[in-house]
Amino acid sequence: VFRIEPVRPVTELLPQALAATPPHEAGEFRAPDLIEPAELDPSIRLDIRYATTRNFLGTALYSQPRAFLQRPAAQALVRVQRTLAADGYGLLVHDAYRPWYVTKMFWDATPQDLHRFVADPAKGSRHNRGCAVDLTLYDLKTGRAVEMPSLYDEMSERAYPDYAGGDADARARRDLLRRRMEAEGFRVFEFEWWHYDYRDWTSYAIQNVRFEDVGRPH
Ligand SMILES: C[C@@H](N)C(=O)N[C@H](C)C(=O)O
Ligand SMILES: [Zn+2]
Repeated sequence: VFRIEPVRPVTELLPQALAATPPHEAGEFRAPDLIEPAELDPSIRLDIRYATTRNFLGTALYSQPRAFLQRPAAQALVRVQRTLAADGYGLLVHDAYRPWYVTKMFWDATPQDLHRFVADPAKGSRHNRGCAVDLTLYDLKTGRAVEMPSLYDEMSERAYPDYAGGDADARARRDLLRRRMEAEGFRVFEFEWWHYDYRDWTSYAIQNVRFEDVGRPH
């Protein structure tokens, strides 16, 4: 697990992030329709790191290990899962919809020279819109997560999707994941091989609801 030393303690940052307000966005947005891709296809597996201490801040931030995406993105992910089965792999999801206050916490906790690995809360993350997913592959035969060129959330050049060093097999798996995701309308983030944005992300507004309140009127 990759860890950073938070700039300020998470216990200090969390109440501030919860009290803060997401940026105002003008314009028309589609109504949110967050659903769980793993409910559509239970062979999509979850390892929701931010619901555990096995993440870059070493603190659990979600109360539930769940992954939500806007419906068209969730349906596209199911199509990726079906294609990957022929390659001998399945999808292992680390994160999807993320409430805005968590993005603010990530930004405030991360040193400035590593800010390219976390979204600026002033703009919001595509995770906040329910249109980004962090994921890797698992081997269908062993059920185990595969080796990739870097750890999840590793803040180093090994995380870049075009990183040319390290093990050739790991790079081949990273590139296979990218081809299969791109074929269904996802685009990889320039600094993180595991982060994909769905093409419709501009149609959805930033959300700040916690997992337990997803789908409830607010
Ligand atoms: C924090 C990391 N998993 C991530 O998702 N980074 C991107 C840039 C984001 O915060 O949207
Ligand atoms: Zn991400």
